[in-house]
Amino acid sequence: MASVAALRALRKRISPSFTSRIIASTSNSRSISTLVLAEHQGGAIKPQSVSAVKAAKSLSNDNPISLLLAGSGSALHEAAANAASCDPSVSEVLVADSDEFSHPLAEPWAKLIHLVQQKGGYSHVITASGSFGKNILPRAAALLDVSPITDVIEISDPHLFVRPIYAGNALCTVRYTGAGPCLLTVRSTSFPVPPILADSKSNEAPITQVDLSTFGEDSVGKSRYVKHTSQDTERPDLGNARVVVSGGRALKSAENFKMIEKLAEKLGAAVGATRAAVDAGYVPNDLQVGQTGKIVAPELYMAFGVSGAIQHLAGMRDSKVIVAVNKDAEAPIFQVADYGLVGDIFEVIPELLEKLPENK
Ligand SMILES: Cc1cc2nc3c(=O)[nH]c(=O)nc-3n(C[C@H](O)[C@H](O)[C@H](O)COP(=O)(O)OP(=O)(O)OC[C@H]3O[C@@H](n4cnc5c(N)ncnc54)[C@H](O)[C@@H]3O)c2cc1C
Repeated sequence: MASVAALRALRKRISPSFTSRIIASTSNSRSISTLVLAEHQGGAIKPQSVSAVKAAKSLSNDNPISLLLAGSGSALHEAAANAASCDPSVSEVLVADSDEFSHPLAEPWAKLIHLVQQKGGYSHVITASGSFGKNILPRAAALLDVSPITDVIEISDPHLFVRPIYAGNALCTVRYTGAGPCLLTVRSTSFPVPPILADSKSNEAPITQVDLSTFGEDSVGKSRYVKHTSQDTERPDLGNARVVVSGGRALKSAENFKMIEKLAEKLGAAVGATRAAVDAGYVPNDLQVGQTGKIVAPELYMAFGVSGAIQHLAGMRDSKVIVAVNKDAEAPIFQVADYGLVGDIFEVIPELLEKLPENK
């Protein structure tokens, strides 16, 4: 069984020959200033937005970073206070308080980025590469008439970025040659940050209200907020969990998938799934890991009855330790697994549930 280290070494060997370079004569001497579009929930900035700040820091040593938060009500202002001390390199927090931003509809948010970028003249606009950022940033890029660069995993210089292509099998180095601001979505797994300490009060950045007097009322466009449904769960967020327990088609039913959920509960882990499991209706699609799902890189990724299709690996191959259980010794998941067990999940999972202590 190939170890994950061997696979990563292989990827490193393969990547340079696949690396495509789009080079043009652009000077890097333009002054750098960055606007980070932040997500917030429950009065706090989300960890993936702190990762976006970390990415912004790697653009240049001399880079004023403005964090933009939008929403309405007291939770927004709590989040702004939290954001002001999330990282000493944040120089200001901009707050856009309006009912227009009560829900993450892409049109008004894209328009907000356009407005704030035009006022502040930022050279870069960064947000985390999740469904929120990927929905909004390309529209903001269209309004600004620039081309966004998505899924950045490495920043070599202010205009040179690395991003995965072909489901993570090759890395593409992109030089940004546009005249306007450079808009990036960054993978938070590539810019990890320690958890924010609740009492961290060091270096509080000033908080400024965004002037929305010129914002207009026609910003909602063609989409309309209908409702928000989410799993009512105490489990950690899949994108940021330390441990992820994933199940595949082999679980056979939503009822059986509860074994995965029980195991996750015992381990204090998030639940993940393959697209096959999602398509079969065992779990909702926000649990899908992979190329068209979430990208995760936890300390421990446990895959039960997952074949290891390339599109699934694209979402979890950077996990620190990968454990796989599959009854087929030839399953591709074993090529990336650090620990593999050839066995039947309907025997292995109940045994694990029995032997693991509660609430580990
Ligand atoms: C454009 C595109 C995007 C895609 N994006 C994603 C994505 O984001 N995420 C994703 O996951 N997939 C994605 N897919 C689908 C992907 O190609 C695979 O079809 C999918 O990952 C397979 O899921 P699976 O491993 O659960 O199922 P299968 O491939 O059917 O594998 C099931 C595995 O379970 C094992 N097994 C069966 N019974 C048992 C048992 N009792 N005990 C132990 N092992 C058992 C089998 O040996 C097998 O290896 C995408 C495909 C396309 C074309």
